[in-house]
Amino acid sequence: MLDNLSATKVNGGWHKQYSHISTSTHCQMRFAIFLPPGASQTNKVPVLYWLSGLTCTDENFMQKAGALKKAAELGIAIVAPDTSPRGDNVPDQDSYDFGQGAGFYLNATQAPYNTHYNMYDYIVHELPALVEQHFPVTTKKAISGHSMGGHGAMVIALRNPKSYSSVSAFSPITNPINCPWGHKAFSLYLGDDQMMWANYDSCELMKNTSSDDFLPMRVDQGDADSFLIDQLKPENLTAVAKQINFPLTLHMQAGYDHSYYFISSFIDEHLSFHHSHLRS
Ligand SMILES: N[C@@H](CCC(=O)N[C@@H](CS)C(=O)NCC(=O)O)C(=O)O
Repeated sequence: MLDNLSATKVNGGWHKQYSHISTSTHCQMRFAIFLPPGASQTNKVPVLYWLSGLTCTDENFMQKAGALKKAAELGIAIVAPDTSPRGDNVPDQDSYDFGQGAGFYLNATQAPYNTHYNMYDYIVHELPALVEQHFPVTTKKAISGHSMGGHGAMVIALRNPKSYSSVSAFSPITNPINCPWGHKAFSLYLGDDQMMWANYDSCELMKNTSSDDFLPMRVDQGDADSFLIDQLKPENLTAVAKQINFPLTLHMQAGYDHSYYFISSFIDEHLSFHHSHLRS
C-alpha cells in the first residue's frame, strides 16, 4: 500500500511523494515521482530512475536539479527513491558516508546491516514493480544518478542490461573497491571477501560484460570536483571501456564541482540522451 505524502503541480505535471512498507528493506521507505503532463492510463510514459548520493533523500534531486521542465517537455516520468533504509530500528553510524543516507545500492550480507540494507533489491525489483502497478508508466526504463547514486546506476545497469535502455551518471564513484568511500562501505556491508565486492564495482562488472550486454552510457564529471582524485576515478572506468569497446562517453566539464549546481547545468543533456534511447 502506498501513502501519498504530497502532490504539487509543476510544469504542467505533478510531483508527488509516497511512503510504503518495503519487503526488501523491512522498513518504511519514501520515494518521489514526477509525472509529466498528459501521462494517463491511455498515454503511459517511460521512467527515468534517479539515484542520489551520500546524505540525500528523495528531495535533493527534485528540488535542486532543475530537471522537471525538460522531463515535462520530453514526456518522461522521474522516480527518485531515498538513499537507504531509515528509522529507529535501522542500524546507523554517526558518519555521513555510511549507514542511513549511505546505502550504496547493494544487498548487505553482514549483521547487523543485512536485515534492512537491501537497496539493490529495492531499486531493481520492488520499486519498479510498485511504480508500474500504481502509475501510468510503461515498462521502459532508464537509470541515472550522482556520486554514490552514479555508482548505483552503473552497477544496476551493468548487472541488468536488458532492463534499462540507457544509463548515465554525474560524478560517479566508478571503482569503489579502490577508494576510501567504497572500502569503508563494502567492508562493513559485505565483509572481507573481496570477490563479493566486485559484484558492486562498475569497473569490475564492465570488464566482464559481453558486447550483447552493452548499453549506452554517458558520464559527466567536473574537473574542479574535490572528490575526483581520491574517490571517483573516472579514468579507471574509461580505461576498461576502451579495452572492450564499451559505448561509454565521458564528458569532463571544466570548472564544475561535485554539487547540484553541476547537475543542473547538464541534466537537460542527460534527459535528452535517455529520451533518444527510451523512444527506440
Ligand atoms: N561532506 C559532504 C559530503 C556529502 C556530499 O557531498 N553529498 C552529495 C552527494 S555525494 C550531495 O548531493 N549532497 C546533498 C546536496 O548537495 O543536496 C556532506 O556531508 O554534506
